[in-house]
Amino acid sequence: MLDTPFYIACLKLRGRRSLVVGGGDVGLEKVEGLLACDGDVTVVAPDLQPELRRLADEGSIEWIARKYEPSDLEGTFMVIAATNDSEVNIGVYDDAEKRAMLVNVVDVPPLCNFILPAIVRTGPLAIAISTAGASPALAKRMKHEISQLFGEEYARLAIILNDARGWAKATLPTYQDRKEFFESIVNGAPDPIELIRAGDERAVLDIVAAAQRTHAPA
Ligand SMILES: C[C@@]1(CC(=O)O)C2=NC(=C\c3[nH]c(c(CCC(=O)O)c3CC(=O)O)Cc3[nH]c(c(CC(=O)O)c3CCC(=O)O)/C=C3\N/C(=C\2)[C@@H](CCC(=O)O)[C@]3(C)CC(=O)O)/[C@H]1CCC(=O)O
Ligand SMILES: NC(=O)c1ccc[n+]([C@@H]2O[C@H](COP(=O)([O-])OP(=O)(O)OC[C@H]3O[C@@H](n4cnc5c(N)ncnc54)[C@H](O)[C@@H]3O)[C@@H](O)[C@H]2O)c1
Repeated sequence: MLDTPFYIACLKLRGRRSLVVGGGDVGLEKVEGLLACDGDVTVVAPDLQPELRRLADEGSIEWIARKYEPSDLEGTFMVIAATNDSEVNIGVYDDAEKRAMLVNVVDVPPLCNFILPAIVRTGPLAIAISTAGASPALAKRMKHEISQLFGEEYARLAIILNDARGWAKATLPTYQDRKEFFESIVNGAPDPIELIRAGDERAVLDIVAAAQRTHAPA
């Protein structure tokens, strides 16, 4: 797969149906990842492991209690296959490809039109690490190292800057003006990340207010 240049995107799952085929531990792991992004999750499997059964009982997921059928893909945005039956996994991949749908068969790269990266998530920040399948173990190690580098302070700064986006769009007339405004804060001195790390978020808000005064049209 090293010759495959993957296009990295951030998918919006809320309000969209995602299907997981297979109700074992691997299915659970995939369901948890989809629920964390507010997906509408359906699992099709004759049986569910206990935690999946609990999620179905409490209504967090829909359970179709039988073997997979191609019609399960109707109205579905994405399918992840996690069964212990290769024939079934191949069938899911073929059916999904016919529909030009997103499909991932767990740990079977030739049966994926998207693969899952390791993710460092803090508030609105998500850093994805992919090795194009070369080494998931290495992606996992990098995830731990990157999480040490980019912690809570970056998430806080992202939220503070997001709060200023409405003002910038309403007040600063051009893309260039808005770019200069945001970059003056992000890359300015004093360093807003250092200030948040030192517990002085107030100073960052002051920097934003000062930049608003400097950049606003006369
Ligand atoms: C990142 C992560 C995300 C996730 O799964 O959500 C993920 N695998 C994770 C863990 C992991 N997977 C494996 C190990 C054992 C050590 C090792 O093999 O390195 C570990 C480590 C562990 O379990 O601790 C085995 C494995 N995985 C694949 C194969 C097939 C092959 O090599 O042919 C085999 C061999 C199976 C065998 O030997 O039988 C294939 C894929 N696994 C991918 C993703 C995609 C490529 C990601 C990339 O671009 O690097 C891809 C291509 C398709 C896909 O599944 O999407 C998640 C990290 C969780 C975290 O974040 O902590
Ligand atoms: N458990 C792990 O840590 C692990 C790690 C890497 C790879 N795998 C592989 O991933 C696969 C899934 O692992 P698991 O531990 O979740 O397996 P599992 O055996 O616990 O679960 C498999 C699930 O697939 C369902 N299934 C079988 N045929 C089906 C069909 N026709 N339609 C719908 N559902 C069907 C079963 O009912 C069951 O719920 C296995 O092939 C396993 O070898 C597992």
